[in-house]
Amino acid sequence: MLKSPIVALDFSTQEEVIAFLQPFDEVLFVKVGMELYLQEGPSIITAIKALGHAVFLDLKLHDIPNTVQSAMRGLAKLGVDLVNVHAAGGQAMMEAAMAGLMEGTPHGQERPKLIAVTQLTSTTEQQMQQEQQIPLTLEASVKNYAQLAKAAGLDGVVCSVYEAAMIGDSCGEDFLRVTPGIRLAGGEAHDQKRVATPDSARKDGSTHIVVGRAITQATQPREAYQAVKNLWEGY
Ligand SMILES: O=C(O)c1cc(=O)[nH]c(=O)n1[C@@H]1O[C@H](COP(=O)(O)O)[C@@H](O)[C@H]1O
Repeated sequence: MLKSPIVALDFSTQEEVIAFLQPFDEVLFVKVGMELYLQEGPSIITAIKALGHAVFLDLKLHDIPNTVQSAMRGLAKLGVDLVNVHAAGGQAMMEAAMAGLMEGTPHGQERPKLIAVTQLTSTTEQQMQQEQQIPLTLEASVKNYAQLAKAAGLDGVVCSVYEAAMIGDSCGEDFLRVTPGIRLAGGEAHDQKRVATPDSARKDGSTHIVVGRAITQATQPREAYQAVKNLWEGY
């Protein structure tokens, strides 16, 4: 899977996406989330793939196993590189998601990688304990979800940079640690709580970073992308 920063295309129309991608002359790894997918539908994936970019379809599925399995069977046909579910759906749901992906992947094509969201990067330990009533440290909760995902046969998890190294130790170095909540030093955190810079992500165990507003809302998005990429790659 491409190692370059995953750019979150949090736009609502295909026109905005095409305008954003237009100045880039390299292959990108982009993320299509619920804002874009729920408004444009599967045709947005076809349009982005036609430009040659790799796609993470981030729909964070979380439902009963049968429903998630059927949904994944359909999504597997889109030819995306990476999809996700919420680990809070449980091990049986994650196993069903993987089964659906295997059933739906067309013969001769590679199965999309499947990862599970642990604790959202917009969540603090205090919120988790008080609102979700989970009587653990945030790190212990993330570790529990990561181990469930591993037991279910998934390829990795979404977590913050702060838990990435611990998950590498506990689930293996080849287990993906995809980390959003990435900001350039001094950048606005917005609604994110567990934020880190691209260079700390590289040093602290992330296998992939997800970057949205620090690039998409920059006055010069292509330059912002290059700055993130250089820090991530250690230049
Ligand atoms: O699954 C995700 O991609 C995700 C999980 C998570 O815990 N936190 C998180 O921010 N994300 C996504 O990553 C992106 C982060 O966007 P920015 O905060 O603008 O960089 C958004 O598209 C979120 O939907």
